[in-house]
Amino acid sequence: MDPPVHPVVILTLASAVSLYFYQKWTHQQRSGGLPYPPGPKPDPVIGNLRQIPKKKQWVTYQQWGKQYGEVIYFAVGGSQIVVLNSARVVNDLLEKRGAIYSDRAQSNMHMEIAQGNITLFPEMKCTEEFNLHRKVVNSALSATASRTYLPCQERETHALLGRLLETPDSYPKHLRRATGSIILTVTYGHKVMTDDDELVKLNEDAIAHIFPTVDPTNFAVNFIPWLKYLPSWAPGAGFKEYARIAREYKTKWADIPFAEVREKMAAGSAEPCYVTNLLAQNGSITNRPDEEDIIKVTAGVLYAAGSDTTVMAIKSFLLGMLLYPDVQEKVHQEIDKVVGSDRLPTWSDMDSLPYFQNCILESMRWKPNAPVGIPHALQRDDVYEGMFLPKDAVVMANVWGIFHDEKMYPDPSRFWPERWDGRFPDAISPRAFGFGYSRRICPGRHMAFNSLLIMLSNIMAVFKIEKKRDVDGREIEPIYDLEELELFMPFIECSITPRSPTAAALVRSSVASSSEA
Ligand code: HEM
Repeated sequence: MDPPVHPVVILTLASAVSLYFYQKWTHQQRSGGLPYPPGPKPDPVIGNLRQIPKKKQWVTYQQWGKQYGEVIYFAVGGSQIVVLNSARVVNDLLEKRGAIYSDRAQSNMHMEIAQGNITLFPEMKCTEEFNLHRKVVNSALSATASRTYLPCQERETHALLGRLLETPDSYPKHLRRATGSIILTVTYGHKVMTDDDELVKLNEDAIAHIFPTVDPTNFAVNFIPWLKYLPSWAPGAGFKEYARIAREYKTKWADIPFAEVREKMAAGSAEPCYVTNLLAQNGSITNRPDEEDIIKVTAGVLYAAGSDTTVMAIKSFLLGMLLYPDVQEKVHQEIDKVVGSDRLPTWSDMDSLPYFQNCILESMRWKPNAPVGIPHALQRDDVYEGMFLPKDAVVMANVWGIFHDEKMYPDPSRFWPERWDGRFPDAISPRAFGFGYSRRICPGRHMAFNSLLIMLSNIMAVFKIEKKRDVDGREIEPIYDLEELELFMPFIECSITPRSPTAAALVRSSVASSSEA
């Protein structure tokens, strides 16, 4: 005789079936009969869980876009997800209706990480508190304020050139040190003096750990909410330990560098920076008793957000140069014509380097470092072109998919800077599109773009980027994946060598003068 079915099994099945019909009923009730946007057919109870790939989701979303349309909808567990697959709908919703499309989703994983912890403004909903933190940060990162950081960006770039000359194979480490030093100097007056600077290392580890939590389709607890009630030792509760480590990193981001500035201020040795400038205003920026805490956590946000993003963008550009030597040759020729060979490029040269600037735009399009941006959330129910979009839905712009849409960007996989010379006037520029939207637009975009201009023009002025060769002199094909997140790509082998003995001498003399500054 078959063993009797245990009552718990019957109850679990019954509640799953009731939940399914309840969700289906509320789903229809809420939309008032309007259709939700089209999307892949969900399974009962688990929704579209099975269809969401573990990796490179943006590529699947692009395929779904071709199948279902510019706005697609799917649901996983309690999360309703809307993906926008064209520049037109991103502009209509995330920009023009930014007043209601600028929240951040609070996934179960975020709630787990948030427990008893500070909240950084990129993860806040659009509250008064968020507005205040953004206001403080925006004042330090406006286009005008960002130009005051140019001397620091130039100095760090000269030091970077010296390191690339000495140990070119360690280029990722050198890039992280240079961008880390820029943001740490601007924010905390902390100059990075060694390769194993603790603050640079801390940020690198923290980003690698926290970045995956941004995507709402990662972590089972986002789809199966009851997992959060499991004790941390239980099988399936590994996300709790992950969240605990993320909590620690967030606290360290805010506390450790801030304590260092406070110590230096007490000793009279602090350099002028974001933190000292704001502290000097004695609570008059926000008129709140906790202004110091706001300065501390917003500084932590800059430190967290301002370095690796720029490194990823630089690496995309260098990969373009490596794979397209004809493009690189044109960049070299343009810099030689404008700058000559007896000095390095400076800020005042930038407007005279249109081809080089188009290469930066092209690298941001070709290999964007935030393929689905940072997901937004919808603050109230909305209707768009006859489709119902529910409050609290996570709304993602498929930046990668849009930048690889052959209708707007013919031959999208090709690194082709000429596409920005005016021949495709309707092509949306990554400068306008790759930094996010409306109230959430990246506050560091001016500073980031300035870093790209200064660092890359200097690198290109003195170095050539080529494929490595094996012992028999044959070129070694680099291993890369244009669709993969830069963060998860393997090290790209390449040879970075001075373009001439004069270029090497120029680097040495600029390093000497930058270390005296
Ligand atoms: C090339 C480099 C960079 C790229 C491509 C980039 C891109 C982005 C994107 C796509 C977003 C999401 C915007 C949205 O949700 O709509 C963002 C947000 C943000 N970025 Fe950047 N970023 C870069 C560099 C920087 C730098 C240098 C800083 C700081 C100095 C910075 C600070 C931030 C902050 C604080 C946010 C969160 C904004 C919010 O939630 O309100 N970023 N960035």
